[in-house]
Amino acid sequence: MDSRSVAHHIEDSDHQAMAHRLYTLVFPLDSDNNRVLLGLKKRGFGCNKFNGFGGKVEATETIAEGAVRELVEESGLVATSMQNCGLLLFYFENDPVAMEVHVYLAHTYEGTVIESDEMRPQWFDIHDMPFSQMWADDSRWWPFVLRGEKFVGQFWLKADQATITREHLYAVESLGFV
Ligand SMILES: Nc1[nH]c(=O)nc2c1ncn2[C@H]1C[C@H](O)[C@@H](COP(=O)(O)OP(=O)(O)OP(=O)(O)O)O1
Repeated sequence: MDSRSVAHHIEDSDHQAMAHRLYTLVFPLDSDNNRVLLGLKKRGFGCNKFNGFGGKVEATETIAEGAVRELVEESGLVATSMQNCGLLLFYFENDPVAMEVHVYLAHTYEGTVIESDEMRPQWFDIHDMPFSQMWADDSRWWPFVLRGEKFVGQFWLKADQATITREHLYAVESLGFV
């Protein structure tokens, strides 16, 4: 078990017994203009979907460090303040490894937005998200972001990566789990 995982604080024993792979997902916000930066994924997992910026957390870094690293690699932006706003757990049919995704909002950042090999960045109105081109769960939990609520979501997905068969989504006071 990865000692950085926090999933055991919310999972039942069956799900705790699964291996968990840690990921980050960062959404840079432009609050003055009610915009969020998304990227169109150009390759690999989630190809052709818009999403925030993120990826696997490496063994040598903290989750927050991984979030900053993936953001700069994929968008060119260096986050100068980030807030952990959500925890997402994905259980795919026929996959013994759970995805544990730590979601962050980047309120301030430096640098210039650039297209990377992996992502084509584009700004969107926070109230007009391209949900039809995003992961199916995003439209469920994005309203928590708009309300300024921290959230925990567990989603069970079919192998088609599109069909949600079960979900458990709720607001939490803190993601500290101490
Ligand atoms: N159902 C889902 N809803 C969502 O909003 N984001 C999801 C999601 N499932 C996965 N993600 C995010 C988490 C993470 O930011 C990204 C997947 O990470 P990647 O596979 O791109 O990782 P890496 O960039 O480390 O991969 P490689 O560069 O191929 O090693 O997709």
